[in-house]
Amino acid sequence: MSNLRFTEHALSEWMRGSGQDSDIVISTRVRVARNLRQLPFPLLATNQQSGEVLSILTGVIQEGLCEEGTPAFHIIHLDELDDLDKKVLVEKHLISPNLANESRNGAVVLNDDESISIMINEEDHLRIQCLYPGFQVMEAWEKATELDDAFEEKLDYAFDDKRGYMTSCPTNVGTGLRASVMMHLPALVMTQQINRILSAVSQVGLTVRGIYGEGSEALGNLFQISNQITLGQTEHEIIDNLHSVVLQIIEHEKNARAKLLNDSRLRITDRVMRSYGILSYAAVMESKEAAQRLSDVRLGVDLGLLDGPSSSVMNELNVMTQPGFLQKKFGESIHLGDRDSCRAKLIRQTLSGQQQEPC
Ligand SMILES: Nc1ncnc2c1ncn2[C@@H]1O[C@H](COP(=O)(O)OP(=O)(O)OP(=O)(O)O)[C@@H](O)[C@H]1O
Repeated sequence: MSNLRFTEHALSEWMRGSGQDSDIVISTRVRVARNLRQLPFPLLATNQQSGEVLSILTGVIQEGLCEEGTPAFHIIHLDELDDLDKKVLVEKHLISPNLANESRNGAVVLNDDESISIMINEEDHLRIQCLYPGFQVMEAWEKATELDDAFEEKLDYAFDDKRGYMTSCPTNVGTGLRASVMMHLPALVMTQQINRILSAVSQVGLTVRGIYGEGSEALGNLFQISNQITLGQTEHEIIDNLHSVVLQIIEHEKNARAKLLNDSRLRITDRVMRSYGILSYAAVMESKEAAQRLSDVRLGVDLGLLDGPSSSVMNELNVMTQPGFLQKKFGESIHLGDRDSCRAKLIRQTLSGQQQEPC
């Protein structure tokens, strides 16, 4: 087992549960996709070419991106990591499964607090991601733009006057920008309004994904909402559109929470308390059940029905209860049957503030 510091703890700074509307918007992410003009996209590049991309981009980072205010970056080469560390980085949302499993000469560059994650040789040569707690689309976008500008000063990006930034997948051509929020929407799910809201969202150029991005499930009432379109709109328009739609969804969720409290206070309190009790005492816990019960408890705390764990602890538990992190914590050899009991134990210990012991 390696001792990569970024995989030793489950909680990144940006998961601390602060920031605007952090009871509903867990986190915000902005990423830009860029490519170097003179080299083929990663999928078409030879080993030598993707090696060249890696050395150009890490060279720029090592020289210092800009004179002042450059955060200290840690360059991590994917081929130096074991599979478990890669899995944990995916579970912490710091790299994509694609970079973990399929990249050649792939690397990830992280700053100390893990709010900046730059992927090299993923689907594109360069993917700059900024992750912030709560609802901070503007702030995350400004940071991503600052880094993008600093790279662009030193690199010749593949850019077409008519189409904008050229990317490996046509869905990213243009701005190469994806801005997203991870939203906790339990009241819209319980009041059965979620499908109507999500289908309205998809009609205004946004897309809804699960907790681990494209192709993943929306576990624990967590929905990732991001812009679908990158071409034909300016960055400002994309950010403004996401911002205003998310404000409306926040309002709908708040109204649904107020309605639940008003119409079914006892039922909802019972549900929250039961979930808290089960999480506190269960001996076996599957990941789906953990996600759902953690969602109930998070809602209970937000509604003032329970004086329970902080959202920072809830966010930590969301990562801690993933398979990779469990293996990291309790040893790679724990097999499937033991995993559910280790998960239950880890939740029990965390909720009661006990020291975490071996499984
Ligand atoms: N707001 C967010 N908060 C935390 N993590 C996020 C957020 N948005 C996306 N992620 C994480 O980023 C990773 C990539 O997500 P996704 O596949 O949607 O991104 P993408 O960069 O648009 O990829 P692609 O261009 O390949 O579709 C996933 O692990 C996802 O959970």
